[in-house]
Amino acid sequence: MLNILLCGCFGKMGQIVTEMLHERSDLTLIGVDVMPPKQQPDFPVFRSFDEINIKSDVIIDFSHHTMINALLDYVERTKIPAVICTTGLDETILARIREVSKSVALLHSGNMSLGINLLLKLVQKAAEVLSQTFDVEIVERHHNKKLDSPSGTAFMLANAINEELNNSKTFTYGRHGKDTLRKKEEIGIHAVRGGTIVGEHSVIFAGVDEVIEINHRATSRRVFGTGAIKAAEFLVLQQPGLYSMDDVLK
Ligand SMILES: NC(=O)C1=CN([C@@H]2O[C@H](COP(=O)(O)OP(=O)(O)OC[C@H]3O[C@@H](n4cnc5c(N)ncnc54)[C@H](OP(=O)(O)O)[C@@H]3O)[C@@H](O)[C@H]2O)C=CC1
Ligand SMILES: O=C(O)C1=N[C@H](C(=O)O)C[C@H](O)C1
Repeated sequence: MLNILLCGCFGKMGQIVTEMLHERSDLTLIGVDVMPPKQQPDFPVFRSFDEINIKSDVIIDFSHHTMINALLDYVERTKIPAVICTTGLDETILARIREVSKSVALLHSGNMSLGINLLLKLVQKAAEVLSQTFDVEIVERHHNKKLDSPSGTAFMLANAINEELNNSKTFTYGRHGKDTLRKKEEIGIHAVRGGTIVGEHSVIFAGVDEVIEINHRATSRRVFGTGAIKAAEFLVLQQPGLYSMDDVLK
């Protein structure tokens, strides 16, 4: 039996993960969220990490970038492993995640789906073969309630391609103007926001007279929930360190 602390339990992803945890008799749940509940939940919920008085085995976080420092304080204090799915994290927080992972098992991924984690490998292969002559552009589409842009997944894809190309690329976010000629070393990253789109990512390799486009479309938030729960079950068995979804899915 694993007791999971769900951070951001009343958010869109928090509600999905709650539903999924309720479907499992071997997993129990406590929650933490700044949002007051609309109705009394059937699991214990705390308004801050300082108030938590029940021990959990592992944390799943789908919250907000401003929550992550408090989460890491709690993790450092309790040594409870954490799966951090929140996106929009700046370099300072990412550096702190790396530091804290020296003493406790952490996993941070901007996308918990199996498909995107395969896509990361496919775009690296495409970049290796095509980079000299093809321009790379990434387009991501999400619902109109998403706070951060570009998406965490778009950054992961751009970083994976750049890593394959010895970090020779710079990122250009959107484009407008009258004399803005595209530079060879750019990776263009474009964010579309509208309606209830769950999450779509296209990586475009555009060459002379031919285009390769690799797409991923999430049609339900449950793919992220499934990945997060799988990651939590994996992480609880690991030594301190920083893990990725690739480690989980191996
Ligand atoms: N890695 C992955 O696969 C995925 C990652 N995500 C990421 O997870 C995060 C949550 O997504 P989603 O559930 O859609 O978002 P929501 O806004 O629906 O939920 C976020 C929850 O966190 C709470 N929260 C805690 N602290 C804060 C704060 N300081 N400011 C704002 N909210 C706070 C919110 O409360 P309140 O509303 O009261 O502010 C809300 O209950 C995002 O960063 C998103 O990009 C989402 C899907 C998949
Ligand atoms: O906020 C979302 O909804 C999502 N966020 C993640 C991201 O920023 O990449 C993953 C997914 O696409 C949904």
